[in-house]
Amino acid sequence: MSGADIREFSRPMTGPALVPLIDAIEAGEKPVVAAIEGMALGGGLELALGCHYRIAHSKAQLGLPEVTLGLIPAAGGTQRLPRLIGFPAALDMIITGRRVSAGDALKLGIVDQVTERNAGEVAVAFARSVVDCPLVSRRLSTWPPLCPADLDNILQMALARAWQRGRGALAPVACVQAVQAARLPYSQGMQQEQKLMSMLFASPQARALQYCFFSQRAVGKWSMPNGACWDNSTARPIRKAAVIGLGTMGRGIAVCLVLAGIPVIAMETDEKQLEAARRVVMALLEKEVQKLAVGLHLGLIHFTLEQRYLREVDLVIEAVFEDLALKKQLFAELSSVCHPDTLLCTNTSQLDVDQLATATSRPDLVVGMHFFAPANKIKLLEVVFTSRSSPEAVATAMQLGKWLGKVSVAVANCPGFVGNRMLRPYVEQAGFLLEEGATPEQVDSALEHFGLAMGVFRMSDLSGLDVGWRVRKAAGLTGPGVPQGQLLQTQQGYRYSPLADLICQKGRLGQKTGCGWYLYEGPGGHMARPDPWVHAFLEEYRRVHGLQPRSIGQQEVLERCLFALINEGFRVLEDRIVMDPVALDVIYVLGYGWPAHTGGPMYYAGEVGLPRVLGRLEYYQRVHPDIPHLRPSALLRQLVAKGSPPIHKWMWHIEEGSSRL
Ligand SMILES: CCCCCCCCCCCCC[C@H](O)CC(=O)SCCNC(=O)CCNC(=O)[C@H](O)C(C)(C)COP(=O)(O)OP(=O)(O)OC[C@H]1O[C@@H](n2cnc3c(N)ncnc32)[C@H](O)[C@@H]1OP(=O)(O)O
Repeated sequence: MSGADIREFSRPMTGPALVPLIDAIEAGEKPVVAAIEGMALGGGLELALGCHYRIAHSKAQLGLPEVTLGLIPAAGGTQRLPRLIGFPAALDMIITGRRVSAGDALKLGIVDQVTERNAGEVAVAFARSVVDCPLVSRRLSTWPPLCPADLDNILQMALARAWQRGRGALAPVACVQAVQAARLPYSQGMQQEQKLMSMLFASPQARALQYCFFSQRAVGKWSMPNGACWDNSTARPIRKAAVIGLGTMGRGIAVCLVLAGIPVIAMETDEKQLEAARRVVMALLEKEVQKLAVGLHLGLIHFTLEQRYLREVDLVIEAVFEDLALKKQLFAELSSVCHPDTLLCTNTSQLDVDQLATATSRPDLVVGMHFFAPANKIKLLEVVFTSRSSPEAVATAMQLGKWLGKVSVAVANCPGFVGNRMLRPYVEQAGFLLEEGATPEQVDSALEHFGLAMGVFRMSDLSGLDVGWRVRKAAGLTGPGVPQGQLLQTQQGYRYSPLADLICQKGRLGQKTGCGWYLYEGPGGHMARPDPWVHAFLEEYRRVHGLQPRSIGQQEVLERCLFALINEGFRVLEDRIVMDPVALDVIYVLGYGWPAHTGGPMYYAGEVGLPRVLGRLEYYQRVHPDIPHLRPSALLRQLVAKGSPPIHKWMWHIEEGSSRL
């Protein structure tokens, strides 16, 4: 039971109400034993908590994930669970929405028995054995709350955690408030649970989170402009894979594959690098084995310097240095080394996948598999198809992503694909805001207050400032021989801020060098502190360029950065890089820390109102005519002209033939 039917939340509910049903089961005189196989989630677990006993199959999973939908468990879950397992454990499960295994549920006291056999049969036998036992002590709602002496403190800490984790989300806080009410007699606690649920149920945040739930499933139903889609394309089995290049990304990808039970050839060209990678990968895997308490076959991974092992793999993921010539050479070599049917995938984050495909003997079997760092943690995978990728290759990469526990989004090849393409105007605006008078911490604080996991400058410091520097050099925007502009810098006819290049030239590459836009404890440090050097540097820069600093409010930071990103999202749609705006929202929520309770950038634009987004972009474009990314996209204009239709109708308004594919 995966709980209430989420689709029913946006239409009139039918059938018996769950709360009286569960109360009636619990109050009954006949013992009721819940047999749990597969999932008992949300209302499913709440129903089980209303039963007198619970037997779970060893592979079952239990949880109250309502918080991820912007809700609280509202069929007694917030009242029965703390009575059963105590406040701290119940708070943890309800605020995080995490699932627990049957084994952990037994340890926590949620279930009475775990079985390897058919849970239904075991439950029937169990019911027979308890048929004469009194039920009075089995009704959780009648149990007095297990209030430890330091309960106030526990609740306060949970509230603080809910605020911090939620980044503006209401549901985690409401979860704590509902659990807090379990101190009261059951009927009063239930009143509080219902009150909080009613408040959340109709909230925009719950709607946005439920949109995210369905979007993350909808992107699995991918399609390509040539008509190939999830429904008519068959994925190949991947019996063995190879990862080439064991830097940070390659190591993370290798860990993902092993955790999914896929044998891996992990290849490097340098002995020292290979040994360093072996140490890190094995340590990561051993940590996972301990955490998951599962038997993982660590022999699934074979580290090597020799290409001959690549003959036996079904798929290669290349994760070498971001250099087009190097990657092309590698792809040409792979064509002759690997079996002719082997899929060749690249983890490039911005190089042209079509160009890589032409370097091989099998362009139809080349796709991008763009993982996000840390690859073993971030749930997003961009699967990049070229004009020549076969449906089978796309289906295989999409299926592999799912097998690795990722949400895979199929996107067409274009510079930066989707995520990094939309990021560029966002980062660019942040740089202009510094020129105009803001500090990195002012910009970041506005963005983090909005709910982003990390502001733009903290994020850049984490990724390494040299990454973007290399891209800008390759694009001819900076570097030796590129003419420097005057006053405000201009490159290729448009406004260009060289601030990030200047910072890099000083050797400030972010966390890894101990300083970037912020100052850290030392190289590799994580604690960002505002840096007086950066402030002085910005002041001097403005002075030299004759820029009068002005005070920049939170609203301007958000509108300039977020609306520029959204505007590029509309251009991505116009170019039909993806089939649907939900793909952009999934990419941003899962890959870039965009707050899920706003639905994602495109959904958020709809909530703010497309006329407002358009109006503000027009305003900023008038003020900054030299910034093309502030020029509203044709699609945005068209949608507003058509009366701002809902997001699922946006694609209807794209003119045929606008695709660049
Ligand atoms: C103003 C008036 C106020 C009135 C107040 C109203 C009070 C109402 C009282 C209600 C009582 C509350 C009851 C309870 O507390 C609330 C809930 O239970 S909320 C639901 C909680 N459950 C979940 O969040 C589970 C969600 N599902 C999952 O996590 C996963 O789907 C899964 C179950 C782990 C399975 O995962 P997979 O095997 O990977 O499969 P998919 O995820 O791809 O799913 C397959 C398919 O099923 C659809 N689906 C799954 N769960 C639900 C669901 N709960 N409701 C609807 N649909 C569901 C999913 O979308 C997929 O569909 P497809 O994409 O294939 O069409």
